[in-house]
Amino acid sequence: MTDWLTGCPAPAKLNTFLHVVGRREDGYHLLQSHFRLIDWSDTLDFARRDDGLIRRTHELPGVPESADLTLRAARLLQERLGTPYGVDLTLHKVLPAGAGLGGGSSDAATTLIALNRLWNGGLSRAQLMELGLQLGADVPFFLFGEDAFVEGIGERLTPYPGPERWFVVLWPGIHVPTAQVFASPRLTRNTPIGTIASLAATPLRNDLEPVVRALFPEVDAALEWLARHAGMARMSGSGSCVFAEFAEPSEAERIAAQVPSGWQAKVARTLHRHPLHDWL
Ligand SMILES: C[C@](O)(CO)[C@H](O)COP(=O)(O)OP(=O)(O)OC[C@H]1O[C@@H](n2ccc(N)nc2=O)[C@H](O)[C@@H]1O
Ligand SMILES: Nc1ncnc2c1ncn2[C@@H]1O[C@H](COP(=O)(O)OP(=O)(O)OP(=O)(O)O)[C@@H](O)[C@H]1O
Repeated sequence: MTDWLTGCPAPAKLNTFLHVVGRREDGYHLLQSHFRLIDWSDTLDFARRDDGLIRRTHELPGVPESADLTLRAARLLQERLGTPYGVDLTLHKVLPAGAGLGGGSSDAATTLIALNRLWNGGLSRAQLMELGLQLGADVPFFLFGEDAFVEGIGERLTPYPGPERWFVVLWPGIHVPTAQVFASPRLTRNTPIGTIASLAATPLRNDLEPVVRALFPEVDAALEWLARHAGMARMSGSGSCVFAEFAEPSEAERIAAQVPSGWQAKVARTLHRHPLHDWL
């Protein structure tokens, strides 16, 4: 049994569309969405400890240890397994947080996958997905590990592979609090439920976009800039990142090179599978 794992990737996702189709009793919203994995990632290192302690060696601005999704994921798995092992973990943060890319959820998913291996946990993909849902609505998707049609609050997943694409992902430099967006009285929550086939024939839309545009002028400006230069633009998740989609990398690079200074642009490509897919 190996006692450390380094350079474990935690890739971001984009929502090519996102419909809000209802609300549960507990306030969580029912969604229909196409989630795609992209090759823009955080990375994590893990070193097993024999004394049961779970420690981080990184700092995350604004995120205390008690809220850090990597530590929360490690504690949850430790408890579930009843293992005597602990871990020193290090997150190399690259993805902007609160940006609709699911970075924190992906960090949590990678922690569960890596520690299940490092601690010889033996949990299946389905068991980890159930555990991951306790940490966040996006975590099960990253454990699923491939493009998916996502329903419920994020726990009902059907494989939905999309074509190879390149995206210009534009981060307007702000963090959007997901809960505030879902709590908005402006949010429409009654988009008709579709099937994969019917939705494939429907124009792509993110129902959270009008709410975020109204609350955050930076997101509105980024969408407007990208629509003008790329011919299309949509927001991912609850923002703040917006993106345009291309069939060719050269076109994406051309648009990314024109992005005004002050905004960060990244050209990212679709991933066929999560890089750690075969660890489960
Ligand atoms: C909108 C998406 O980004 C789409 O990918 C996700 O569904 C959000 O997932 P997430 O960031 O992992 O969200 P969580 O950490 O589980 O929830 C943050 C807050 O957003 C709201 N929330 C989230 C997901 C959802 N389906 N309905 C909600 O109403 C809840 O108020 C919740 O307290
Ligand atoms: N390891 C982590 N990385 C990033 N954020 C974390 C982490 N742990 C806790 N958080 C908290 O979670 C919040 C949401 O982070 P995350 O990057 O998942 O948001 P997001 O990209 O907007 O997700 P979504 O696509 O689900 O809306 C952050 O604002 C931060 O306070």
